[in-house]
Amino acid sequence: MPADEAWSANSNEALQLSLVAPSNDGIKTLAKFYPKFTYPIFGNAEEIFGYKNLQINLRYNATDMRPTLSITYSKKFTAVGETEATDIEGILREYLPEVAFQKKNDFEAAVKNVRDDWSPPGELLVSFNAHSKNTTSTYEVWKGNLADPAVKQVIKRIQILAPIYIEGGSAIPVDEGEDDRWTVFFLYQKKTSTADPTKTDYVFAGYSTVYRFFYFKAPISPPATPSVEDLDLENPKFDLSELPCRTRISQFIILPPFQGKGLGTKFYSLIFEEYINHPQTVEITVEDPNEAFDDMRDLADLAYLRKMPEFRALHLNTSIVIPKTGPAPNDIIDKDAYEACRRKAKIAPRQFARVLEMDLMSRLPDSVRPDIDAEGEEDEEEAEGGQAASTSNGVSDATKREPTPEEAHEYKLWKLLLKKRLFLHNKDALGQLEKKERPQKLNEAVANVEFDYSRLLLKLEELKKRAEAEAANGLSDKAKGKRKAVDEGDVEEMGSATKKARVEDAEE
Ligand SMILES: CC(=O)SCCNC(=O)CCNC(=O)[C@H](O)C(C)(C)COP(=O)(O)OP(=O)(O)OC[C@H]1O[C@@H](n2cnc3c(N)ncnc32)[C@H](O)[C@@H]1OP(=O)(O)O
Repeated sequence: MPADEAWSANSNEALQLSLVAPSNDGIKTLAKFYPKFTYPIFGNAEEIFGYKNLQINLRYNATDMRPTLSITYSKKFTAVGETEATDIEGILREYLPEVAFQKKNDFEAAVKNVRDDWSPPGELLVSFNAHSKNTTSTYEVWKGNLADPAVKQVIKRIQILAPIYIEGGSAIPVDEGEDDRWTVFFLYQKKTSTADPTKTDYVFAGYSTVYRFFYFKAPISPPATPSVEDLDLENPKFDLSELPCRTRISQFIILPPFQGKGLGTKFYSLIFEEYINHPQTVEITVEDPNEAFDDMRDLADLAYLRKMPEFRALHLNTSIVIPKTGPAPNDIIDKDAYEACRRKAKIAPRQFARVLEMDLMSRLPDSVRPDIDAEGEEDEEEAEGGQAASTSNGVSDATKREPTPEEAHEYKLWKLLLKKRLFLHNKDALGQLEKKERPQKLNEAVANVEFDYSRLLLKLEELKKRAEAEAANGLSDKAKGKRKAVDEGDVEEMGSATKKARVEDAEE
């Protein structure tokens, strides 16, 4: 082993996070977990030099997320010239608040002394039950504003979670004059205290930050020279938060011990619902969603939209004759009905188009509908160059019956709708290709999207079945009355998967 390797530790393994709570005999650990990546903190190699048996423990009080840092090792490298051990504490000071560096005893005293009536910051938005592995747990979503000192304190304590769990994630700006434009949602598990069964314990499970942009709509014909009155607010005490806005989900994290239980989906749906009911919000968008988030959101949005009669009424206009040459028709879907539904759903244009395409694809006749089997495998014969029915998309079943001309026409229309959007979305990239290469690239993109939609629709079916099985086992959600989508959504709420084919760039 090279000498410097013996002194190097993998920072993803050396840094351990945990949630702790008071117990009858001191402090107990509720859960331990590791970062997804640490390169934003310790550098691209994700290595820490200069220690043997290094352990960096970042313990959080599970209620108020007060952190404490402890760094232990059996040996530290003695500096030789400019080569010295990494200054771990110095590096982490950039990401953690001062309180994390206080003495262990102070932390433990603080954990034990949290008020009996402590509750998460902000106001309670909703409480719901979630089922996993035959157990039912209660969760609460709390909503607050970053300008509230209690909300701000928790945010400052957990800012390190963004760079270690979100690719390219960073802390949100705090105390920079914009605090009131940030809304924070906290997800907490609520359970009976083991130390004292008459009390309730809260355990932090995740959070999301949401930013409010002013929604600027250029006037149709602005005055050539604005008068002074045009520039003055009529009422200087006018509340800016009353202006129309675009609401953007910025950070969204479910802590690892709580992942894969459907909580992300539920939390997202609750936040979404909150802004559907927020009159000032014109559109709900997401900042740089990753693939896992995209999947979760696609399926949650689809479940939500399928409950809207206006969405269900949107359909392919099969009476259209597809021209042999020239641009694709503009009215494959009724444009006015489409836009009215999109605006009502407050979903950004590209996301709405994708979810609608997915739904329309699920409505195609069996003979032409692209699909994959439960293992996500494309048909073998097809993969080897065989032709299945008339779909030729790489995901269809070779055993499908021959489509009727009407069915083939419907599928062609659906593909045209998709192609048109992909063409506009990828116009610049396509423009850089030779003209003759463009149709092939576009067809490849269509096949990839078909595969992706098939995968998501299959996942939706699996989640429905799982929820139905749970309901049949008598574990259906009992948290009635708070929010319809949560109660009904158990059947339709769903989760994420690793994307196999993402052909389009993120737009938001
Ligand atoms: C805007 C942004 O911040 S983008 C960045 C998003 N955040 C991150 O990537 C941070 C790290 N990751 C996370 O925080 C989480 O993993 C998230 C937010 C991506 C997803 O949250 P989760 O709570 O794990 O989502 P959820 O449980 O709803 O779905 C995940 C999986 O659980 C499965 N699942 C869904 N419901 C249930 C259920 N009731 N029981 C068991 N499993 C379920 C889903 O099928 C999915 O499985 P898959 O991975 O095989 O597709």
